[in-house]
Amino acid sequence: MSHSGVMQHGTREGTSAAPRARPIAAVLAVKGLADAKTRLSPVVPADARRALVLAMMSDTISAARAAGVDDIVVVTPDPDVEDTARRHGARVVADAPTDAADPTTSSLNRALTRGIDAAIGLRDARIVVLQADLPALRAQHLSAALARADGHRQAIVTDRSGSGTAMLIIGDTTDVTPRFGVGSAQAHRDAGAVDLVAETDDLWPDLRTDVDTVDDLAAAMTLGVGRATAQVLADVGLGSLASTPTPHAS
Ligand SMILES: Nc1nc2c(ncn2[C@@H]2O[C@H](COP(=O)(O)OP(=O)(O)OP(=O)(O)O)[C@@H](O)[C@H]2O)c(=O)[nH]1
Ligand SMILES: C=C(OP(=O)(O)O)C(=O)O
Repeated sequence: MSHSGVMQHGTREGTSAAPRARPIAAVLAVKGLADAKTRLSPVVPADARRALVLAMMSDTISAARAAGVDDIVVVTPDPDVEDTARRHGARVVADAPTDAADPTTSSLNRALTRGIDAAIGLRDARIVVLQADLPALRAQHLSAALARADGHRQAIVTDRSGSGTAMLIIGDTTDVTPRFGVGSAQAHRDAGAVDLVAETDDLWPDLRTDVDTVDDLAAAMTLGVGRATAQVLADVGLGSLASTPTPHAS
């Protein structure tokens, strides 16, 4: 981490791409920017929220790349998200048309299912469904989580509240159903996913800090966010949301 608290993904933090037996594909979903991150509206104005969503996705993708993820699929209905994702070398899949909607499945899970279907095209890949708003994600921690999930049919990393899911790692692609939404950690455990946080009490806070609320944003800034996110926050004068960033041990 630099003295400014901005992480140098894949540089000083190192690229942690250990050789793996199976390729890994990451799937991220980002909804239309006009409706994004409304819970941040008390501190981030609308235009900056759009830029922040793009920046957090960029930092998440950069960390995933530096962790050695082989293929990245972004599912979105939004042309600006699509442009940014493509610039980062991701493949882009459109959300399901609304007239094809299955009313029993949320639009997020429908979008993720389309991304997972696209990712399965990579031969024998494991799949990690990543929240797209993990701006403090560190490559070596993601790599370690993927290694720890190896051999499990499904595994999850819960979010910092413990009730949501920051990432779902699918090892056995005969069951690829995503169960994101309120209470998703329990839904994933009920479906047989191993909870990696429950197995390890010191599990990597950056993996768990998806940013939905102002509190989450402050927590991510304290951990140290990636370059793109730091730039947007600096542009809107939000550096003071967090206390002095504290580098944590790798
Ligand atoms: N592609 C796609 N992504 C979605 C959809 N719904 C939610 N997401 C993404 O899933 C994540 C969680 O979504 P939400 O909590 O509903 O929305 P948010 O933008 O994070 O925040 P709020 O507006 O504050 O609720 C975000 O990364 C969203 O962009 C969807 O229908 N399609
Ligand atoms: C969708 C989820 O999270 P959030 O809406 O909080 O981003 C989840 O944790 O399953």
